[in-house]
Amino acid sequence: MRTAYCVETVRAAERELMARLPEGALMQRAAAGLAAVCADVLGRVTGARIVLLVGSGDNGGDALYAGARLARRGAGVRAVLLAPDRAHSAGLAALRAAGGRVAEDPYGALRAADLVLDGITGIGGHGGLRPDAVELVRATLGTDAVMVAVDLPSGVEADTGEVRGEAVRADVTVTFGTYKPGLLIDPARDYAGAVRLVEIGLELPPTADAEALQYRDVAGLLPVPDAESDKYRRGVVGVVAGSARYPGAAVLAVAGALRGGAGAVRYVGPAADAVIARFPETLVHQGPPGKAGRVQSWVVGPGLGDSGRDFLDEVIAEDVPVLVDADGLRLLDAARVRSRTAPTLLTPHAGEAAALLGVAREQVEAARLASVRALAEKYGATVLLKGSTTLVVGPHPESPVRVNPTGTPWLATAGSGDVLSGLAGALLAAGLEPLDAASVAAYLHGLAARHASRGAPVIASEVAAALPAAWRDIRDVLRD
Ligand SMILES: NC(=O)C1=CN([C@@H]2O[C@H](COP(=O)(O)OP(=O)(O)OC[C@H]3O[C@@H](n4cnc5c(N)ncnc54)[C@H](O)[C@@H]3O)[C@@H](O)[C@H]2O)[C@@H](O)CC1
Ligand SMILES: [K+]
Repeated sequence: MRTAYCVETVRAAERELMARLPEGALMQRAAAGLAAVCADVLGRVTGARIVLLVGSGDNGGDALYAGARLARRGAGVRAVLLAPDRAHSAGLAALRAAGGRVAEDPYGALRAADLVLDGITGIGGHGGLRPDAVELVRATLGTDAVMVAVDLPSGVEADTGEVRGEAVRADVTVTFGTYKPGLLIDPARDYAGAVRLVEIGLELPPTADAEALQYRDVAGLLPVPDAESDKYRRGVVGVVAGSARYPGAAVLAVAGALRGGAGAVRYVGPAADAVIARFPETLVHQGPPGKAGRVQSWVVGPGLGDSGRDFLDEVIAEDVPVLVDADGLRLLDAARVRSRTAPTLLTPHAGEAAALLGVAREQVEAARLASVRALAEKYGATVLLKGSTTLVVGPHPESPVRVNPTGTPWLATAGSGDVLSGLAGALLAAGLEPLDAASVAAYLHGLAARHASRGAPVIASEVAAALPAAWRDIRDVLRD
């Protein structure tokens, strides 16, 4: 599991560690790791032209000490001090002692730089870059310089991934002690480039603020049948989806559920002919969901249209996990969801989330973490917010946010959400907790899309068809 912690927790762990170490030792660890990554990026340090953008806090201190290390190895290092009277004085002295200098012509130095170290702000920064910093950062655009952010790209919000105003666009971010949520969550994640973690010995609490499943975690969560399994042990999924207008949504949701390892899929709705034609293994039912036979989870909503309200109400009243997507979300009553005893999983994209929260879509996209938490609280449900980084949170305020690392922009295609809902429904039916079912589904879905796409456009039915390949990929790690 890749874990990220909020600033408050990082600061507490730093204080605790600093109390046990000689003064400045922690910053030296950070600077040593930072300098090593810079050397790696540069290939050859001797003769390299390095510019440090130095803010008024310890983030600038890290940059100065790393600059000193690189200067000792033969790099030409120039520091641009954003607030000369408040720059880290010991760091500046170290830089000077190593042969580095304060830049007399900052813009000239930036134009000639091979590498720029962004030490303007780290976890102490708020509210985007200030105008003087914006101007400097802009001067690096259009040059060949590699931008390496210290701890975080300056200007992004560490705890939320929001970007209020301008921020540094880094090629590499060297972060200390732990990832910060903003390095996993868009839009900030997109500013960070490749992230390198430098261990500095922080002791952090067992529960992270944000986490991203890795191959091995997903492998451990995937339900795999054993010799005793029957269809009910594997999980039977009920799918209420599709309409005369959107029969394809039903087909795709069923495809996701079947490829998600369901023991059986029951389909209820007006698109039974289309579903059977594509997947003869589906158990179709004409009547209401309550009469469809035993299921261990329901998926309701994809392509349902407005006429599905009765079916939705019936499903919501069932005492099994229910996933609500697409049209189902529009028809959903928050109080009824809150009163359910079995888990509910909602899977909106940003537009649907915005409608449920009564805000503009842009607001959801700019504040994805706050939005997904607000929805989870409003509905007392687990919520998966689809998008550039898919986020999942449980209904409890202290639930960590799961960030899906496998997404690809090729997934932004009609019907891919229907596949995801069927897939997550199958994992719910197999007995996974909603947070796991949703985050494993997002992981597999992203991986399947990458398999199917390989850099070219992909359609939703191909994503479903590529799920077994993604599944095999993940199970392969258990053989290592
Ligand atoms: N505390 C520690 O033990 C360690 C801290 N480390 C470094 O220290 C950083 C945190 O240092 P600080 O707490 O001093 O905070 P920062 O250096 O991140 O930023 C705080 C300073 O930036 C200014 N500032 C805030 N927002 C700004 C904005 N939008 N534009 C321009 N200036 C702005 C503030 O006035 C303040 O002076 C970490 O990110 C990390 O880089 C590392 O050296 C590891 C050890
Ligand atoms: K920074």
